[in-house]
Amino acid sequence: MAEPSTKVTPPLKDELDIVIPTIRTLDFLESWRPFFEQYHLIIVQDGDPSKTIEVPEGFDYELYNRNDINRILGPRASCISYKDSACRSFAFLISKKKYIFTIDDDCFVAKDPSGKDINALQQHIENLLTPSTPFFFNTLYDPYREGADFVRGYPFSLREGVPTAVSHGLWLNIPDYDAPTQLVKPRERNTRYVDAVFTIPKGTLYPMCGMNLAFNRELIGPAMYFGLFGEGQPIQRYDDMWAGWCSKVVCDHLGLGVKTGLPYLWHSKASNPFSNLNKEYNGLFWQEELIPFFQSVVLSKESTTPQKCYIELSKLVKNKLSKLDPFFNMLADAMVTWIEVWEEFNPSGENSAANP
Ligand SMILES: O=c1ccn([C@@H]2O[C@H](COP(=O)(O)OP(=O)(O)O[C@H]3O[C@@H](CO)[C@H](O)[C@H]3O)[C@@H](O)[C@H]2O)c(=O)[nH]1
Ligand SMILES: [Mn+2]
Repeated sequence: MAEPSTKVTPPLKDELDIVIPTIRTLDFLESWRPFFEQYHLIIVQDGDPSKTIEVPEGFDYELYNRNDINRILGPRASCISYKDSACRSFAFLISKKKYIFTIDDDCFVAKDPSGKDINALQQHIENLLTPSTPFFFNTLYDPYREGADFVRGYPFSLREGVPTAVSHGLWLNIPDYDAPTQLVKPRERNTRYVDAVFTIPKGTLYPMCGMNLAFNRELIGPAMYFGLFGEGQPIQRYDDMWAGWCSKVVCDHLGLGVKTGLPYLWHSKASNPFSNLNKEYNGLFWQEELIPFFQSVVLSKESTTPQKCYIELSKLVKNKLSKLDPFFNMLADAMVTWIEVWEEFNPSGENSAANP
């Protein structure tokens, strides 16, 4: 008789896809094997499609290169970035699962202060399955964690919280700094492990990093488009930032929560600060215009789904940001194309926020 499996079925095993954009190698997966090998991976191979990317044995995966994206999306593949981590949007689009965890290929398992390996995926799942508190700040941080609760003075009418749409994890070792900061502080390493999970308050934007990120596709998937920031664009490496600003405005409008803090992972590779400066250059001063724009956005009450919010947002981008640079005109169009393909691959009749 077969030995009973000693493996414990991880939570959401059949409801979550792990998305990895890569233009390098997938050797990092060995570090995650105990935590990932029971989940389905969607790997988006960026760069030269004729290159063969080796996937370590034992993982259940789909792998798509640029030829696949072009074949599957046809002319609308134009909305998927080339030569930027934003290519991961393709996996968000075609996944059939309720949850996504996306991780970069230079991220490894970190250890907590006790020396124990951190199961980042498990912590993201906990973050997503427990409510958020965007309307009133709890000073003891996440009240739903073991050993914490709402503090005195916290309104009972708000203690039920709201559904969590996004879980934003952090990084030990190489922090996600922009190029100027990387250049000024080339040897700085993040060694500080803060044992906390926060809800980002309603009305507050944040710099979302795509390195260690999870979200509920049904609640916010349509607004998690990483935009068009790859080769040939006047701005790169703002893909995750763009998705973070758009999705936070939509979450605030729909009454959904965004959490940041635990889990940590170990970020090992600092990308080249000089090429990053070149890629980020326009973003460094455009963001001084973009952030006030997103802070001023008020979506209409008719926008009751993330798709409708995103279309309304794309019109505001076209009307208000095109004067900053014609790039935003094209980005607004790409946002519309994204929703078109999203609707095609995720008809609103099934598993969508339109039908919670
Ligand atoms: O053209 C490309 C470049 C990169 N990738 C893959 O994307 C991720 C992140 O790349 P990298 O580790 O080089 O970038 P970082 O500066 O460390 O990461 C921050 O910048 C964001 C990229 O815009 C990233 O999300 C942030 O964490 C890796 O998996 C690369 O293989 C790519 O697919 N195509
Ligand atoms: Mn990296």
